[in-house]
Amino acid sequence: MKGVLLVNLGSPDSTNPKDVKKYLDEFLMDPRVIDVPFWFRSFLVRGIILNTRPKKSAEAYQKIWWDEGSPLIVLSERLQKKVQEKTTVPIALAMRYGSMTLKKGLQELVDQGVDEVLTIPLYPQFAMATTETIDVRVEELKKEFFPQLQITSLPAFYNKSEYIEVLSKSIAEKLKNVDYEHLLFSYHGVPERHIRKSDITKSHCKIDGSCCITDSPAHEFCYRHQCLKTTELVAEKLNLQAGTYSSSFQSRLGFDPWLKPPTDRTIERMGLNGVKKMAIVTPAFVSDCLETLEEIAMEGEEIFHEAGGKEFTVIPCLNDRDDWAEVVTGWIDQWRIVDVKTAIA
Ligand SMILES: C=CC1=C(C)c2cc3[nH]c(cc4nc(cc5[nH]c(cc1n2)c(C)c5CCC(=O)O)C(CCC(=O)O)=C4C)c(C)c3C=C
Ligand SMILES: [Fe+2]
Ligand SMILES: [Fe+2]
Repeated sequence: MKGVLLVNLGSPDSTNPKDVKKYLDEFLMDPRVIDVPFWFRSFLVRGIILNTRPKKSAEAYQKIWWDEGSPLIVLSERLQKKVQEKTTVPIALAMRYGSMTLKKGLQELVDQGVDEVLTIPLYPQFAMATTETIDVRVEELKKEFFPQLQITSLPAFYNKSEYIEVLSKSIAEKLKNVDYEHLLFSYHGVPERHIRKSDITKSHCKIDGSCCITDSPAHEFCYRHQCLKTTELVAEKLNLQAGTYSSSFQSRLGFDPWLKPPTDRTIERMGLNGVKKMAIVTPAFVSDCLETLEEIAMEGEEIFHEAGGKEFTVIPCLNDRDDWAEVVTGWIDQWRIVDVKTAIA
């Protein structure tokens, strides 16, 4: 029997700094997130970052936490429920970090009699720190605990027309009655080094003005290309005029060069340059989370106002929108049917 595992990033168990520290330790000690040798990662994470960050992050989580729990988890659960209502295939949900482990998610499916799993990383664009770390961990778990399972992973869906359609619709709906001068597409940032590491050609990604718009097999795994392409496809769909939209990268951590331009500086520049009304969308996130609800909707708005801006409109993530749940169900059905056909043949 077939089953599906939806996978998102995860959150701490609570906003208590102790829980936040435990979660950040697991997250930041992942060699695909902070990709330096173990001794140096331990020194950076356990010797430096975890001394101060948990308190600061816990305060940020406190500002966005819901009665039901972490918005990212609650919204992912709502999506799971909606998709489950639309299909007979068992749908489980797991997180890459935290208590809702991938192992528990796979076990839940196995307990229902599943022997063929489709994992769906809830990230539109591929990144070493997101899709790849899920795929690698699932493979490790299969080897160790679930050798009988046949597992396939859904690739990044940034350029799938049905995804671009719902993302564009969600933007259009929010901006229907909103006057804005500039629409900023803010993606989670990654260190530039991650882009070079994922370059399968080993020579294409220069992270300059042209590599991401020059066709290359490297783009199958190039986060920067996939982000810029998402913006381009949405802009085409919504008929946005050049100069009225742009892309930026948020949430920088550490001192390495990260993808540019940074969202915070971009928002500030908009305000200083006289933009009074801006809108912002965060397509690297399928569910609203700390990075959208606090860093963008709270901090971003404050930066814009301080720089002279007036109206700051934040477009919600796809979350558990009905049309988004339909799209996910469609992908599950395609996977199910293709194999049914093979079985018949
Ligand atoms: C080196 C550090 C980090 C990389 C690389 C990174 C990539 C990355 N992250 C997301 C999605 C999310 N990140 C979230 C929180 C978060 N991210 C980092 C660091 C890196 N992320 C930290 C330290 C944190 C914790 C919060 C903080 O202290 O600032 C979240 C939100 C989780 C939540 O509970 O709401 C998401 C989602 C992507 C998509 C990505 C690469 C493309
Ligand atoms: Fe992150
Ligand atoms: Fe590129």
